[in-house]
Amino acid sequence: MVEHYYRNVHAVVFVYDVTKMSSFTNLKTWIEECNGHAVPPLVPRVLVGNKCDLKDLIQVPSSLALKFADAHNMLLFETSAKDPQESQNVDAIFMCLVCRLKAQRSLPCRDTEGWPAQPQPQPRRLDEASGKGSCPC
Ligand SMILES: Nc1nc2c(ncn2[C@@H]2O[C@H](COP(=O)(O)OP(=O)(O)OP(=O)(O)O)[C@@H](O)[C@H]2O)c(=O)[nH]1
Repeated sequence: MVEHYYRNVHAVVFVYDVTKMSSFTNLKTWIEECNGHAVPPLVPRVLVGNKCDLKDLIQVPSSLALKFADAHNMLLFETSAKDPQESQNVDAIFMCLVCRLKAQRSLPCRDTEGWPAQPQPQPRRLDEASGKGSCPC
C-alpha cells in the first residue's frame, strides 16, 4: 500500500506543524522513509511549516527549520492554511515545484512578470530574514 505513494513520484512536500515540535522531529523519520523507497535525488523536495498564524503557540523557530532545510537541501516555506495573509505561500510551494520540474525538462518557466521566464537561477531563498521560502523562478 505505502509503495503506491512512492511509485513515479514527481515531488515531495514534507509538512510539519510549527506549533508541534514532535511533528518537526518526526521529519527525520519521514525523510528516511522517503530515501528508503529510493526516491531519486532529482525529485524536488520542499519543507513546509504550517499553522504559522498561531504566533503565540510556535514551538519550532524559523531558524531551526531553516537549518534543517539547508541540511537537507530543501527550500522552507512557512504557511497558514487559515490566515489569508500567509496563504500566498501555499501557492508559492506549488509554483516552486512546478518551476523546478519544468526546469528539469528544459522547458520555459513562467515568472511573475510574464512568459517566457529569464534563465533559471539556482534555488535560493529570497526572504532569509523571515525564514519564509519564495520561489526563485
Ligand atoms: N490555525 C490554523 N489551524 C489549522 C491550519 N491548518 C490546519 N488547521 C487546523 O488544524 C486541524 C487539523 O487539520 P487537518 O487538516 O485535519 O490536519 P491533520 O494533519 O490531519 O491534523 P493535525 O495533526 O491535528 O494538524 C483542523 O482543525 C484545521 O482547521 C493552519 O494553518 N492554521
